[in-house]
Amino acid sequence: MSQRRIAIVLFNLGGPDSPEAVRPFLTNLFTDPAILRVPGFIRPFLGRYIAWKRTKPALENYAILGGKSPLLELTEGQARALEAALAGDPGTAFRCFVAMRYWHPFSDEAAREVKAWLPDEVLLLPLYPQYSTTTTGSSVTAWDEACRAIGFSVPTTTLCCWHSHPGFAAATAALVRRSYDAARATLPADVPLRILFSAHGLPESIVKAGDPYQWQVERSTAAVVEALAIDGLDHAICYQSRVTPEVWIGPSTEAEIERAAHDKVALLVCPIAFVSEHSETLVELDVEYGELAHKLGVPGYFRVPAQNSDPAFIVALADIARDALGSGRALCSFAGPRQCPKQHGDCPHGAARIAA
Ligand SMILES: C=CC1=C(C)c2cc3[nH]c(cc4nc(cc5[nH]c(cc1n2)c(C)c5CCC(=O)O)C(CCC(=O)O)=C4C)c(C)c3C=C
Ligand SMILES: [Fe+2]
Ligand SMILES: [Fe+2]
Repeated sequence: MSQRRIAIVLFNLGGPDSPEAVRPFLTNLFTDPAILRVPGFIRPFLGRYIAWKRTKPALENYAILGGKSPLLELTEGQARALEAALAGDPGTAFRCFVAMRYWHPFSDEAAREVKAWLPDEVLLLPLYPQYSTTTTGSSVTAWDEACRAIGFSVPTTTLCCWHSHPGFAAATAALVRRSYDAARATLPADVPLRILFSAHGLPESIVKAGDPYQWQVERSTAAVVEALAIDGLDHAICYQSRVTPEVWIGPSTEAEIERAAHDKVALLVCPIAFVSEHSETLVELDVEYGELAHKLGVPGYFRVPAQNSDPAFIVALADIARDALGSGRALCSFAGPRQCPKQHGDCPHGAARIAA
């Protein structure tokens, strides 16, 4: 019996693999029209200028990590673990590929590899639980262009988001629970503990233009809090990593750290929009915000690790992949025009899952 060959393409942002790569990586990021929303003729100049300005602080951050981002290695680990979780179906052969948006392997490299594997079908699976035009939307555009350039076309399902998937919520809640219990065990009984769900921020103008990301971050948090089932849990959502001078969505993670100092509560920070460790968890959350919390006298500062290849998370990702493939294109996956139905305002995937 011949097997159906399904290629799963994991999208992530990518990160520099050496200090020399930092500036071109940042240039790729800031000249992306999904990120820098200015008229086309200004973008190459302004994007290069912002990348140049950002290079020094970014180099300092990556120096703490040995001069490079760990994101590719961790994403490759997730790809291999997901393949193992999906193996064993006699009728289907799955193979996972990685396509990064701003550094190698780019979509065109991944598309060539996928084409050479001769799949019958492709599933585009973003490693972003929440949809944003700046992340998943941009990756889908780059993938489409790469496939067009090499004349590659097979039936493709594009999953837009899985912000409230019960497996994702349960796996994340289990990680939170472990860190929560460990933090509680080291804190004096009279020191309260608050969980901060910290997500990457976005310029407010992008959300006002209809990006569903903030709404989906709120849904993810609600799903994890529900799965945690801790009575009277003190928690808040906040946004980190602001890198441009415009107004970004808030409250910022820094503002929440100041509030915790004022309220004399310890903090457990849980990344809610990243499923891998990288500079924004290992440097920004652990080092920069850890130092801020210490300086302001927050009585305890702890962090939930990102999912990486956590077994329960990989099982959830395998379920998400099967659900998306099994539903044709009905489950919050794109059909035809590369846009989630209803502008994600009430994304059917998250809504159906929450109601279930
Ligand atoms: C306007 C700028 C940016 C927007 C909007 C943005 C959205 C966004 N990004 C992620 C996830 C990641 N971002 C990462 C790095 C990174 N992001 C920006 C800027 C914007 N991101 C910059 C300048 C950088 C480089 C690092 C730095 O200079 O501080 C990464 C990877 C980092 C690594 O270490 O590999 C991820 C992952 C999300 C989820 C998101 C919006 C929803
Ligand atoms: Fe980012
Ligand atoms: Fe959606």
